[in-house]
Amino acid sequence: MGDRIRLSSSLLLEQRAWQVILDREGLEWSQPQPPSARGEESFSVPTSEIIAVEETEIDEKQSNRRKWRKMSKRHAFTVYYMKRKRPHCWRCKEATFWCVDEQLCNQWIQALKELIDSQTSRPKRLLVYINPFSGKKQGQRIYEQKVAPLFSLASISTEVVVTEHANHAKDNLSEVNLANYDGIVCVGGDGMFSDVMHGLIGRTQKDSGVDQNDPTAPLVPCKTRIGIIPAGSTDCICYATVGINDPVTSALHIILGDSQPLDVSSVHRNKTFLKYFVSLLGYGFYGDVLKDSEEKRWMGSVRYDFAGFKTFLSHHYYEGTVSFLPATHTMGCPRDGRSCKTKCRVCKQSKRQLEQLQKFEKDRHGYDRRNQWHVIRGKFLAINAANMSCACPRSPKGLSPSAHLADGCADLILVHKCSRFNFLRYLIRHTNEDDQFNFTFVEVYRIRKFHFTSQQLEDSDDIHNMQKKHFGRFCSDQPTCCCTFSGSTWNCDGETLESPAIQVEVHCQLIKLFARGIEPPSKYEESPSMVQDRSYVGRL
Ligand SMILES: CCCCCCCCCCCCC/C=C/[C@@H](O)[C@H](COP(=O)(O)O)NC(=O)CCCCC
Ligand SMILES: Nc1ncnc2c1ncn2[C@@H]1O[C@H](COP(=O)(O)OP(=O)(O)O)[C@@H](O)[C@H]1O
Ligand SMILES: [Ca+2]
Repeated sequence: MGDRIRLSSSLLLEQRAWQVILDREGLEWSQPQPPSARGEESFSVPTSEIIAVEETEIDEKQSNRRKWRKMSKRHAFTVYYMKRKRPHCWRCKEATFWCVDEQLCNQWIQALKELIDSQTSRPKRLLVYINPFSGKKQGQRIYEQKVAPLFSLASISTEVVVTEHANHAKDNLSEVNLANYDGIVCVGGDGMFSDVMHGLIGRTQKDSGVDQNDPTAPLVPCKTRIGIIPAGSTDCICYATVGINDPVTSALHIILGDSQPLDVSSVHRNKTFLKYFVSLLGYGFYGDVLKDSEEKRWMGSVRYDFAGFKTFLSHHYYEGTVSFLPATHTMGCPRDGRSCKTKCRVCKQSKRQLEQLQKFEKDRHGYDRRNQWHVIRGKFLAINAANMSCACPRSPKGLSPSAHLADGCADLILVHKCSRFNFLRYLIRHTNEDDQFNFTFVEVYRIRKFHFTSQQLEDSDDIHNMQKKHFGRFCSDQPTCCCTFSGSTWNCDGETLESPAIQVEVHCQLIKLFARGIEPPSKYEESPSMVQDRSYVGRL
């Protein structure tokens, strides 16, 4: 459709005549002479929200309707578009327009197809990984019944891999030709996302000759976007980047070609790469809950409630040293109440500022060397590093409600040893609106890097160093050696990670998701009388 072309026709929709207009901005239809009792009715769908157009077959029942009786032949086309049903929850709606002129009908279909094709950020070919054992084991059914029909409607071709074991997606991604796909979709929970993300980041670094074991190596951002169809137990990554864990909504974000950059943090132990995470890295409470819940997988998502209760009663605390590099490049802070929203300005400015500071100092470590490390020794019930809010159905605001998706920072939350009662008060604040950082035993910092060493390792290092000095090499020389520490486990995006010492660094906007972050409430503020049929009002 050329820039000049603008279609404007009188077409029938639900047996009423409408003036329908199509231009680069989108599609609108309004009543030429609005019935006074109803008030003016007009509807508008922006181009970016049109999903598909199809020629519509007219069945006998429809053709016998009174309005059509006089006409010799009828033609129709159906436009599919995204509609906001309630906050963050999207649905695919359709409107079928009728006309008598076949040529006019074809002209409309052609123009709409061209308009949809002009949306270059939309994927055409997707590689889909389904974990059949995620959550309530409904991944395959959810994909086949709710997602695949939408992909097919949007003319997206797919290659589907149903995983057969843990790390299947990760291993597979190390050999597939990524150039064949416009995106990767994972159907499952946070653990499944983690598998896909490790496969994609690992592959990108390998192709670029970057050694992931080198904690100082600058990582290469991944070009391929990842889509998440939530079918897991917590679905935190989906919830915190879309605002809801709903498979249809996520499928529509993928179809419409949304793009949300995301920070990824790397976890190393000395010169050994351990894992990446995008949501929570938690030691103490959340690590122990995860470890205990893994033995209860058969229970489904209720395993987290049982393990949570048990871990709460055990009230273990862990001694160690946390050191961190505060983030100085961002204007945000963990308690400013400025939560991350679609097209977040804090994220944009933070990325720009970080790049400038790193350029000024020649490399990112030069910039980091200018800043002062903070050291805190203590007894902790929980050490949580939140790369994003970590909102999920259990905790709708998340563990750090003002954390940002793409600002190059994580929020480091230190929960010091306190009474069971106080810890319960703290946990309850994960589920309500109250400030969860307003406790004397909780500290929170916005950081770029942090290190943790458990007390046991520090003690044993002292002994080993002494022994080494006198007797030679010991196993503490091996970065992955854990000996028999009675420390906690790390909960790393829902995957367990055992390491008594780690070094963490946030990598600003390393990956991209088919998402757009949390849409502000204004998107849904429509008068209730018009909500039932109106998709998007504003241009009329
Ligand atoms: C008495 C009130 C207790 C309130 C507890 C509130 C729990 C808030 C949970 C927030 C967790 C957010 C971090 C996300 C972790 C997920 O990655 C992980 C794995 O998810 P999945 O692969 O989909 O299974 N989930 C957990 O670790 C569950 C933690 C639940 C703790 C009770
Ligand atoms: N076919 C499979 N069999 C067993 N484990 C698998 C399979 N496919 C993926 N996994 C692993 O299952 C783990 C949990 O998956 P996830 O989708 O997060 O489910 P849940 O949300 O229920 O924890 C992930 O670590 C993933 O690697
Ligand atoms: Ca962040």
